[in-house]
Order: sequence, then structure tokens, then C-alpha cells
Amino acid sequence: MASKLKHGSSTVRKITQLSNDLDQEGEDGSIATYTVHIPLTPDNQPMEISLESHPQMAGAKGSSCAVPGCDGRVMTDERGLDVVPCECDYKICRDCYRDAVRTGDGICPGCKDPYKEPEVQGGANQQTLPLPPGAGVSKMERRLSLMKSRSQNNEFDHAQWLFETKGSYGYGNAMWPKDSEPDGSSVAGSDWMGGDPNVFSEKQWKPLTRKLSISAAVLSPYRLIILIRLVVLALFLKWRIQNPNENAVWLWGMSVVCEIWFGFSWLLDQLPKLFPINRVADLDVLREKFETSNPTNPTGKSDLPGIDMFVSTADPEKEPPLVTANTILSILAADYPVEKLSCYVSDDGGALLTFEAMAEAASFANMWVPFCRKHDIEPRNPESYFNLKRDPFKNKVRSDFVRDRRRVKREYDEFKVRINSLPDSIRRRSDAYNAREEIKALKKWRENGHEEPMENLKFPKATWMADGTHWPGTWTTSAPEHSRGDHASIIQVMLKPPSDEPLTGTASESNALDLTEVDIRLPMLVYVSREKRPGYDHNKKAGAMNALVRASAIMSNGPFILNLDCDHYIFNSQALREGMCFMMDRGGERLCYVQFPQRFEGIDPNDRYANHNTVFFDVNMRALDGIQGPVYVGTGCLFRRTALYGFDPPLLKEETKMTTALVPKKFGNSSLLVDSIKVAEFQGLPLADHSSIKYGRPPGALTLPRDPLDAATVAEAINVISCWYEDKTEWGLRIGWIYGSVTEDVVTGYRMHNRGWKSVYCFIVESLQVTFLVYLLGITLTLVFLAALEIKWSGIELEEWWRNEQFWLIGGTSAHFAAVLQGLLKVTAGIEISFTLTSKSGGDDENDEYADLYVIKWTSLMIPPITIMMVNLIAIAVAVSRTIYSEDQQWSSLLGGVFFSFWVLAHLYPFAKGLMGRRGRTPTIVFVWSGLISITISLLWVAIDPPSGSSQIGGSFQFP
Ligand SMILES: O=c1ccn([C@@H]2O[C@H](COP(=O)(O)OP(=O)(O)O[C@H]3O[C@H](CO)[C@@H](O)[C@H](O)[C@H]3O)[C@@H](O)[C@H]2O)c(=O)[nH]1
Ligand SMILES: [Mn+2]
Repeated sequence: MASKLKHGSSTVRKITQLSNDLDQEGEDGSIATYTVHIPLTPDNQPMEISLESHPQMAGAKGSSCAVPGCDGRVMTDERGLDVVPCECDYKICRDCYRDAVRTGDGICPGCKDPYKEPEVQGGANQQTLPLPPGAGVSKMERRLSLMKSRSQNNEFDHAQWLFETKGSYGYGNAMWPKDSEPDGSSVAGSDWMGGDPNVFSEKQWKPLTRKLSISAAVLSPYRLIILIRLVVLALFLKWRIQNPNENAVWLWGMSVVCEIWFGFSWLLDQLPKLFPINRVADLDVLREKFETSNPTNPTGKSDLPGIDMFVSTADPEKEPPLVTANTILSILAADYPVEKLSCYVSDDGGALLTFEAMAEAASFANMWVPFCRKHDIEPRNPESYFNLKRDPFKNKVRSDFVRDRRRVKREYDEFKVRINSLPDSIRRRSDAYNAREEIKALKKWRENGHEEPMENLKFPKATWMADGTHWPGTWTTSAPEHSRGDHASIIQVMLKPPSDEPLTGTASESNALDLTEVDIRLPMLVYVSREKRPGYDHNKKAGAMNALVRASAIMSNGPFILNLDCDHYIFNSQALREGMCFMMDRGGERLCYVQFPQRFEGIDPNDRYANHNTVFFDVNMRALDGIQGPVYVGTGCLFRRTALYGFDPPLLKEETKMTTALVPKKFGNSSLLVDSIKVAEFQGLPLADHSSIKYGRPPGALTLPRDPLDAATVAEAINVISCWYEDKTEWGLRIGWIYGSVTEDVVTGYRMHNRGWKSVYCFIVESLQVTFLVYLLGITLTLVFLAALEIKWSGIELEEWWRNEQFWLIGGTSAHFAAVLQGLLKVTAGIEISFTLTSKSGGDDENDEYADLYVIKWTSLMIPPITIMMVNLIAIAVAVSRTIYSEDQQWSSLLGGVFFSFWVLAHLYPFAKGLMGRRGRTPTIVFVWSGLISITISLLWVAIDPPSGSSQIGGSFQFP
């Protein structure tokens, strides 16, 4: 969406900033005692990424602390090896060690001798730490699954695959039991309702959502004023056209064109605003209907449908893994039945760095998620939570909150250090392995009787995983089959599917939080990197999303899908439930998606560049909601799976039936995928708890546990993310995210609307605040009325409104204009527009958090607004001097012209200020260039219109 500026980079900016702060708080010793940095040497075989023990993780359990009364885990290095800080071999956990160093004057609780200086950073030190024989050394079973494309290797060898991965995917819930799987007829029909048809019909039907209409007292005058403005605009245009300026016809022609353009774009902007609407979701009713025991669901087990969460990331350089990890954590901690939630990360970079960062996130989630559940933490993105400016202890009642928070904060800081050290540790590990390989090969060479050095043999600079195998994805130094555009499919289940029943923690877990009353299960977490090969178009984000749609259909088949860019996170843990209220409400079966609003962090508080986009998200989107529904903005959107599959809404069922015969051809050759479609459709229907509901499913149908996730299922998921899978199918054409557009989001949503689906904007009304304003601007009184009314029904602030108007003009003359040109180019001449990934990593400017937002990047898009500014400035100067020297001094007409020029300039003010730079880093080019233009225009002006009569061009760019 063109209207979303910069939010990505800014969010991250904040995070980078804070991780720098960390370095300064070392005095409390928390950083000094990290034990994760011990470098790897060829002799010390690395084992695995250190993972905390959790029933859903296959991490090796470490030995426990010998301090009486403590059963924490012994400190480990990054390979999972125990680290024992004293020569007496006394096993101690990190916390007790820290206590001993800090409060026990550095005396070992075992031998009572002082500890030696802990040089955990040094490589040599490793040898002096006695390692208990065999402790934690067992290789973690590797659950990495990879497969080469069929197009490369003729047939997929299942046994080979299982061998390679030693694949055990444990227990799980990929497929729903056959008996809850209706056949085609029962989905559309209602035979299952026959069993118990009237159980609910007696009851008063309770809606899950309500519409709050905006009072007619506000809306009617608003509409009236739009009408008046429209009439005035028409009259003005008529006058403009009928009164050409004979002296400067080209200028007159230009202003006619511009005014018509602005008038038209204003009209387009107003039309959807005629029917604004607010909605509220009732979470209590949702709980009552789906999670309270009743005759059809005696245990009260959650009857909500599953949700598959997608996160896309493409480049760990531009999109720091810490940001992605935070997004993942906010998803894992969301308030939704754990066994119904699955999280898929798409890594288009195929980077080991992202992979290991996700493993770290999975590990940290063991503590973070139960902590959030225990203390009702909001937001559930740790970086944002720990940076909240408000009092963290407000409304917290549990006595152990302070202790728990401190503990989790420390753990999070360590987590950040681990994430930040990953690039380095991967590099050192790989160097060591590569050196070892080289030595081995040389040795062999010599043994084979060669004396001369082997010059012809080249060693690939491989990237190595922690368990001593080649990383199947992209290598740091790219090699054939290991580069960004050429690597195998990878699927890794980082967190196995959780058990069906709640699992509470213990008081004495190593992570020290008392979790006796807390469900410690975590949603399934899957790392996915789709196969890439030269010669295949990967279709960027849309392609990545479609790969996830297929893989998730096979692995968990959630009837709903929520996608997030890696730099967006769930701000309100109840959001998924709110979205579900809309989907499960009466008529919800016709909704293709629920779009959530975006809030932006890390943009400067004055919002000089209108980055908050409040007007777009809070006004336009809500207004569209009153028509067919808001547009899909690319992220933060809860989809119905079948709408993504290109089906029509249920009311147009006949057509759908007709087309299902062709399904395999459209969806590709995976029969598991094709079979999953019907299941997803059925499970996505609202509850038929009232006889008036035509398309619904019986209550209690989704309370059964799911089948385990087995190796064959995962193998099939790998099959469907290969790059040839979409050949001769309708993926990207009619199915899934649509290909071929830079703004795949708008197209994807629009296609659904076209089929008759509706969408909903999930806007939380409590956050609305109505502002009254006193705002006078002379002759543009109608405009003010209009603005006031708009502000009133939307609840935004005057300031935001004004920013939006400013950026409407700036955007209209630069980006929007260029977009129209580019679109025309593509349609008429077939010239493609390139897509560049927005960088999300911040600059290194420590003094100014927002500095990188104001670094001026020269683009040709700046030419039109600069021209307009210069023209208006010059026009004012010229007009004033002419009026002074002319015979018929038309002061009133001058005033009008100057006023309009100022009005335009006021709109361009933030742009001009941006050009100036914040610290005088003014690009000289702007000035040289604009100087030249000014001179040319002045000369032209005098040539065309010699001094006599009045002049007025300011109005040319006025906004209607
Ligand atoms: O080959 C690619 C390219 C991008 N992405 C991901 O797509 C997302 C969006 O890319 P970004 O560079 O951040 O684009 P923006 O301009 O910031 O994104 C806005 O505009 C896009 C296109 O309209 C929408 O898809 C996004 O949701 C919306 O936030 C990010 O998560 C990327 O990791 C991929 O997965 N694969
Ligand atoms: Mn983005």
C-alpha cells in the first residue's frame, strides 16, 4: 500500500536502540556471567543449539544444580555442554553461581575455595572447565527435514528422507479424525443437524458482534456538506474552464487538468466515507458459546476453529531476526486455545541465522508464554512490553509478579545477547568446520601417496549447523544449491504440536517461575523455507504465502489464516478471539477476511510524516467497512482459508459444487492437500446453534483431539513447497495470494470482494476519543465543517487530520502520480516495476532514535513537489511585485492568489522541512536544481506575461 510509509524501519529502529542500551547495564553482573559465547574449535564438536527443556522440545536435558534445595539446570554453553565453573567439579546452575559470585564473595559452595576468574569469553578457557563425562553430549535428534526437488532427483525416496532427518515428529494433531470429516454433501446440506435440531432453537440467539451506527445528527450534515462541496467544486471547474487566461493558455490548461485531477481524487476519497460504521465484538459471548460446558460439549473444551499464523521474513540483514523473534513470541503467547494455534515462519532468505533465531525464540517462549498467561501481560511482544513507559506494576495483584518480571526480564536480555551473537557464532563455527574439512582432505590426499600440494581441489566455504552438518539453505558464501535463489525446501518443526489437554508446570522447574496453575503448552511452531531454483519465478511475498498455505493445509489445516509481516506483532492478545467473533457470528460464513488495524511504534511522537496513518486506518478503513468491507493491507489480516482457495461464498454454492470436480488440476498433485479443503471449509463455518442458521456446523464438532503429526505428513508438506509444485495449477492466478503485482495485497483482497465475499474491519471502539475543536481558516469554512464532522465521527485528532491532508497533497504529487505513470507503463508498454524490500534495520545514530527516518534519500519522486513549491514561491514574489508596479492594482485578487499559494505551501511544509534535513545535511543537489528551475521559470514568466494586469497562479494546485 502506497499509503504506508516507513513503519517497518522505525519499529526496528527502536529495538536496535534498546539492544545497544543493554551493553551499558553490565554492572549488575548479569551480562558478565553469560556462558553462551564460548567459541567452537574443530576438536570440540558442536552439538546443538542450546534449548531449555520443555515437553515440546527435543532438547537434551542437562544435569541439575547441586546446591541443596535447587534443581535448576547446570549452566551450558551454546552447544548444550555443561559448564562447571570450579575445578572441584561442583555442578551449579546459573542463578546459584551468580548468587555465589555476588553475595557469597565468589566462594564455590562445593569445595569452599574461591572461584577462579570466569573467563567465559575466551576460547582457551574452555579446556580448563572440566566437563563431566558424557553430560549432555548426546546429539540431539535432528528434526530437520529437507528434500531435493523431484525435478532434480527423479523420485522422492521416503526411506532416505527419514534416514536423513532421523525424523520423528512426535505426537501431534495435523489431521482431524475421519468421523468429524463430513463428506461433500453433508457440508452443504444439513443432515448432521438432524440429530439434535432443536436444542438451541428455543434459546434466545445471542450475537457475537454488534454494529454501532454513527449518529444521524453527525452524519447527515457531513453528507450534506460533501454535497455542497461537490456542487461548489463543479461550479468552480465550470468557471475555470469558461474563463481561459488568454495570456498564458498553457498555464490555464495545466490548472484545469490539475484541478480536475484533484477534484476527481477527492471524490473517490469521499465516496466510501458516506457510510462509516463501527463494530464491537463480544468476547464473553464467544466464551459462552464455544468454551462453556453444555449438552453437546460436556467438558467445556474449546470448540473454536484452528488458526494458522503466517509470518514472512526474507532477509536477516534488512529484517533483524530479533524483530521476527518478537513477532513469533507475540503469536505464541496469544490468548487462543493452544492446541488450535499453529505458527509458520516463512524464511525467503533460507538463512541459518533466521533458523537459529527461531530456535532461540522457541526456547525463550518456554518462559515468556507462561509468564504472559500467569500475569496477563500486554502486549505480548517482549521488546515492546519491557519498553512500556507506563507503570508495569499497575493492576498486578500476584505477590510474585515483581520477582517473576525481574527474572523474565533478565532472561530476555540474555536472549537478546544470544540472538545478537548468532551471526558471529555461525561464522566461527563454520570457519572451524571448514578448516577441519580441509585438513582432513589434505591428509587423505597425502595418504593416497600424493606429495605435491593439491592445487586443483577447491573447498566450498560451507555454512554449518550446530550439529555438525551442512546447512541446506543459503550459505554465507553462496555456493551452487546453497544460494538465495537456489536451495532445497526446508521444514523444521521447532515446537511439536501440544498435547490435547492442558499441562500445568511445576513450582520447581529450572526456570524458577511458579507455574503450578499455568498451562505451559505452546502452539506448534514450524520453520519453512520454500525451495528456490534458478529459472523459477518465486513471486516474492505472494509466492511465500502460497507455499505456507499449502504446507499448513497438510500439517494443521487451520480453517483460518492470519498473516503478519515480520515487523508487525499482535498488540492485543485477545485480537484473535475478536476476529473469530466476526467469523463465527451469524452471516460470518460470508466473510473472507477480518482486517485488523495497524499501530506503529518507533515513529517520532510528532508524527511529522503522518506515519501513524491514523486517517487511513481509522477513517477510510472503517468507512469502507460500511460498504463491502475494508481492503486487505498485506498484513494483520485473518483470512478464511476457503476464500483464499478461490471459492465463492456459501450462498453461491451451486457454482462451487460445479468446480470442485476440477479441484486437483487447480490445486496441484497433492491429494492430502485436496482432501483437506472440505475439512477446512466445514470447520470454518459458524456454529449452528439456532435453527435460523443455514450454513453452520454442529456445536462440539471441533472438540476432538487431532491425529498425530507423522513423518509422512511432513514429507508431503515438503513436497508442496517445492518450486515446481505450482506448475500448471491456478496458484497465484485464482488461488491464494495473487501474483504479478507489487501490491499483491490489494489485488488479493479485491479478487475476493469480486466474488461476493464481504470483509470486516476489527476496530476497537473503546480507544475512540471525540475531540472538539475550534478551528478557523477564513474563507474555507465549509472545509472546516467537513473536517470537524469527519473528526467527530472518527474520533481522530485535529493534528492527525492535518498531517493526513498534507501527505495527501505530497503523495498526490509524487508517489501516487508516479504510481499512475508506472501502472500506465506496465499496461501499455509492459514495463515491469521492480520491488525492493524495505530495510527494517535502524541506523547507528545513538543520539536520535528517529534519525534514520529523516535521512534524505534522493529520488526523482521529489521533483514534482519541489517544482510546485518553487512555482508557488516564485509566483508569490512575482505577483506581489507586479501588483505594486501595475496600473490597476488588483489587491483583492492578489490576496486570493497569495492565500492559495500559502495554502499549498503549508501542505508541502513537512516535505520542505524533510529536504532541509534535521542537522543541516542538506543535499546540495536539491538547491542547485531548484535554483536553476526558479531562474528558468522566472524568465519564462516574464516572457509570457509582460508586466501589466494581474497575475495569479497560486490556485492551480489548491486542494478542492
Ligand atoms: O520475496 C519476498 C519479499 C518480501 N517478503 C516479505 O513481505 C513482507 C513485506 O515486505 P516489505 O519489504 O516489508 O514491504 P512493505 O512495503 O513494508 O510492505 C507493505 O506493502 C506490501 C505490498 O503492498 C504488503 O505486502 C505488506 O504487507 C505491507 O506491509 C515482509 O515481511 C517480507 O519479509 C517475502 O517474504 N518474500
Ligand atoms: Mn514492511
